[in-house]
Amino acid sequence: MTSTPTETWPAPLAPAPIRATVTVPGSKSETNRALILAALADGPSTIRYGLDARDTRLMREALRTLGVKITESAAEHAWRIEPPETFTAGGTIDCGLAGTVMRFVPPVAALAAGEVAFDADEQAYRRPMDVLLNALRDCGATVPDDASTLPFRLAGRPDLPGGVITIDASTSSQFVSALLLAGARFAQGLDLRHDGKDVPSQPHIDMTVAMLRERGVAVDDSEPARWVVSPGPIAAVDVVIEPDLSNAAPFLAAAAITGGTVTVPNWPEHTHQPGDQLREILARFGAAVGRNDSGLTVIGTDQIHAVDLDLREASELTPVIAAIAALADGTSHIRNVAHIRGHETDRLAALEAELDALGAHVTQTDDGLTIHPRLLGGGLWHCYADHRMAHAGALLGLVVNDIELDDIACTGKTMPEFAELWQSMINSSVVDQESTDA
Ligand SMILES: O=C(O)C1=C[C@@H](OP(=O)(O)O)[C@@H](O)[C@H](O)C1
Ligand SMILES: C=C(OP(=O)(O)O)C(=O)O
Repeated sequence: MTSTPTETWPAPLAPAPIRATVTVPGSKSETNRALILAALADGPSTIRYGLDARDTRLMREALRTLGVKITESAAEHAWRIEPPETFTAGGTIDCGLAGTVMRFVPPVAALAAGEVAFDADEQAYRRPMDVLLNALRDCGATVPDDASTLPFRLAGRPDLPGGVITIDASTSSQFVSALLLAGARFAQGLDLRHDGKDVPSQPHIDMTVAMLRERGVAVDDSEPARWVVSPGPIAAVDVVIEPDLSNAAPFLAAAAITGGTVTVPNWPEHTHQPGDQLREILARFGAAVGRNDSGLTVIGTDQIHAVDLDLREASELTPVIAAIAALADGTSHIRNVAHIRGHETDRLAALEAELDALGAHVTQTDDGLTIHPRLLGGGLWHCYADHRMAHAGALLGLVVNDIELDDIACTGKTMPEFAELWQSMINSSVVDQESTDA
């Protein structure tokens, strides 16, 4: 179940400051939550402009394996989701490398009358799962004693008790989201407590709570590190998915590092996506950032400033942020992201290795990176099957000669059209430059 890297991809240089408008596809996090909630809902739901990428395809396949009917209309950009009476046991779910599939689907499978198997890309076998599997045992599912990572099997029951559960979610907020998403369907609901170091990615938990409330579920999150979900129905809804703001990062950063201008249309005024923090982060690097009815626009300046950033809430931005920092006017620090050692790859190790190989001097700290910029040169940029490592390599390739990526296809995890969008962004900058010169 592991994808094979394709031939290397020469990252295109920016022939001029990047000037483009780039429409990014739907949010992975919102799409996969909407799919899970539709599968658990009290009737048929519609999801519009959902992300069509590997992670969300795996989610749709997983739900189909559990008996959910999903009808896709590409022309209308709409998926209709019809939940089954009872979830189907007996199947095998492929999680790929998708955190949202490996964490959000098991609590749904725990409501099936029988056993469900979970497998994944081999690279996913090292992603943390133990916290969730223990929690599901505590909720009343049968999970073999030796199961602590992928692959595993669990046996559920439609009347899964749920109740008071304590977890340590410091290695991933997805454990909290996973349990909350299904909690209303547990017989006793869910009283989830976190006991441990801080939970990362709070905006993703806020997104989960907001999406539950939009569907009529009562969630009390008034106490720190505790979430109480009342048992009851999850209303079927018709929703439109926001653009993926984290996937906008490399495009907006392209403006910041080339002194250009990039606009991403449909940037929501209010959102729970952590990618919204790009507004503040890119401003800290020295870019001018503004949102209006046309979208979010970033205008680069002549100099990238060094930064000292706590990325705990938006840790999925780390690879692109680290790449920008490697071009800054001094030493930068990225803090509070120790848990990204358990993301698609060990992102701290990967960033240290790849940025060092281009000539930067990067050191890992306990919880982040220290990045000393140096004159960068070309070379082979390893992506480690990680879409965001690929975004970081492509970004540096705009301003550093001869960078090649070993696996551009891994961007298909959340944005199959990445290479095409990247090239059109560059092409539109050339056209713009020619019309300015004429
Ligand atoms: O719930 C979600 O949709 C996500 C939560 C975060 O996970 P972690 O808390 O493990 O960082 C984030 O990094 C991931 O890309 C998506
Ligand atoms: C951590 C990420 O993904 P996943 O949903 O697989 O955890 C990510 O997209 O940066």
